[in-house]
Amino acid sequence: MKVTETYLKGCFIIEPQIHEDSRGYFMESFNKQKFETAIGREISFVQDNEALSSYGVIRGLHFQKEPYAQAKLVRVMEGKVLDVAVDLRKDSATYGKHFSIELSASNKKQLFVPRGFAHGYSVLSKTALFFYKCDQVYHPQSDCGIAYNDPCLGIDWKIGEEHQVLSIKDQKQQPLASLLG
Ligand SMILES: Cc1cn([C@H]2C[C@H](O)[C@@H](COP(=O)(O)OP(=O)(O)O[C@H]3O[C@@H](C)C(=O)[C@@H](O)[C@H]3O)O2)c(=O)[nH]c1=O
Repeated sequence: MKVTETYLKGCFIIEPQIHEDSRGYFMESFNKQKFETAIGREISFVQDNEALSSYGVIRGLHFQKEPYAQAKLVRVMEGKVLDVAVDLRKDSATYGKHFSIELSASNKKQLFVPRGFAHGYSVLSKTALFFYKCDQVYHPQSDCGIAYNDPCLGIDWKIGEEHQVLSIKDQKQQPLASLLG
């Protein structure tokens, strides 16, 4: 397993070790002990989620408010997405900055998005099966978001406007500036 911290402190790229042989491959998709050693702290995931989406779907940007904030370990089991993490930690030097990375069934990369971040992804393949672990349960009353197309964030989702598909909720998310107001 190769673990690389992004320029957003606490946000890591994880590349599992793939064991290939004549049968196919094997990998540890999550190993608590190795993972905690790599990120330098303990983590307890309590919920797994799976979502299927078609090309052009943009989900996000989402987070849960305290005390239900969630860290997420995300990956793609079929297809390809552009995954995006936005730093919303008010005391962070990178507040409002984002990191994006292609995650796919073929590159098998994972992204660890810590608490204090908003998260989203766009689907770059015909369909994508997205899977993630969360260290806090879903709490709908704490569900919150920011607009995927807020010009202050400047995120290139790599999907032309005519192909973008969003939930009604995500079409109406607030801009980042409203969070501070
Ligand atoms: C997130 C979530 C949703 N739901 C329900 C609520 C709703 O009826 C339906 C779809 O919910 P949403 O539209 O919020 O699903 P979605 O847009 O896929 O939300 C997800 O987006 C990505 C980017 C994230 O980072 C996740 O944390 C989560 O917010 O599923 C649950 O029951 N449990 C959950 O954990």
